[in-house]
Amino acid sequence: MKQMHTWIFVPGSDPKKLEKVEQLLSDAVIFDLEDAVPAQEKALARRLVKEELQHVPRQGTPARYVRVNAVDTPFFEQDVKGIDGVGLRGVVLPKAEDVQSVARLDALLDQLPGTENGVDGGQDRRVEIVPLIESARGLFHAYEIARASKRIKRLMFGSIDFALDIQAELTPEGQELLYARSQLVVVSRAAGIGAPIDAVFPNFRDKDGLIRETQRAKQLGFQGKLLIHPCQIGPVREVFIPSREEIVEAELIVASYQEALAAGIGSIQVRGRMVDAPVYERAKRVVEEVSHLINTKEKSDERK
Ligand SMILES: CC(C)(COP(=O)(O)OP(=O)(O)OC[C@H]1O[C@@H](n2cnc3c(N)ncnc32)[C@H](O)[C@@H]1OP(=O)(O)O)[C@@H](O)C(=O)NCCC(=O)NCCSC(=O)C[C@@](O)(CC(=O)O)C(=O)O
Ligand SMILES: [Mg+2]
Repeated sequence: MKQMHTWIFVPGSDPKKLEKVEQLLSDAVIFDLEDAVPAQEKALARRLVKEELQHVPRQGTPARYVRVNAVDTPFFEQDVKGIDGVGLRGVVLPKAEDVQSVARLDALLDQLPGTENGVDGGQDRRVEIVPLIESARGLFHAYEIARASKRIKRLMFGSIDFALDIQAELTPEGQELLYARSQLVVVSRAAGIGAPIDAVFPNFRDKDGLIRETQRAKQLGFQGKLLIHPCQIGPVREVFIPSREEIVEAELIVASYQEALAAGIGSIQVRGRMVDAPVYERAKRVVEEVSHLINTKEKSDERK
């Protein structure tokens, strides 16, 4: 499955920000109908977002997701019914706390006429559900949630609501969130879905802080990060894509280990470090990700 590193929220009621979506260099945009939109603007946001979803996005532009309001709000059902469109890749489900809320969304998506086989050319052409885990109850049920629908390919973490719910104090080091973050990574792997997407970093002018938090998320096993401002896309992408040194090292490990395997040897050393099956697997993933990035870039260049 393609790794998606950068996911930027765009408030659904803000035409000026919506206009910029085509130019954003993120892997995904999330049109927000939830917390970035006040109650009196919900209907406007629904209409503007629906317009955005009427066309399949051009190759090389971000995949389109919509964050609807939570299942227990008066907006939920109308939000979901209002977002049919061939440009829709997936729906972010906020305050996901149990299997039933996923089932309700799943059932509504089954009935959406415009999305039954549209879905912007993604590999699995079903509209994806991305549960946003942002409460103690959500974290407690995260494994069942992750397995609640075939539409689920990854989870997301909402740290601000989560901290509010567990009454934690958010700090730059983030130790108060370490358990939740690690739990989401483990649960995702146990459920057989992709790695999760880490929470937003609200202080968008603090580039160094963003990079530090992104590095920690990557080290824990996250595949990407939620963003709120375009200036966060570049630094987060840089952290997640393999560096030149990592690529060179990975290619060397893959080549050396394949040679060793052909000679019937299962454990070797490369530049003084042991390389065995899991080390080889990890290096292979780096090489695969790089070749995927090159292919995607070539395809999008061909279309220009
Ligand atoms: C913070 C600010 C108002 C600043 O805007 P400002 O316009 O003042 O900033 P400027 O620096 O002047 O922008 C320079 C130029 O970029 C344009 N521009 C800026 N942002 C853009 C953007 N996002 N998309 C496209 N374009 C953009 C702008 O239009 C301008 O264009 P131009 O004038 O032409 O130069 C803005 O970024 C913003 O609204 N962000 C998204 C907020 C949002 O969605 N929150 C909800 C998701 S979090 C949450 O819910 C918590 C959570 O739930 C999380 C979880 O769920 O995990 C939890 O619990 O933790
Ligand atoms: Mg939230």
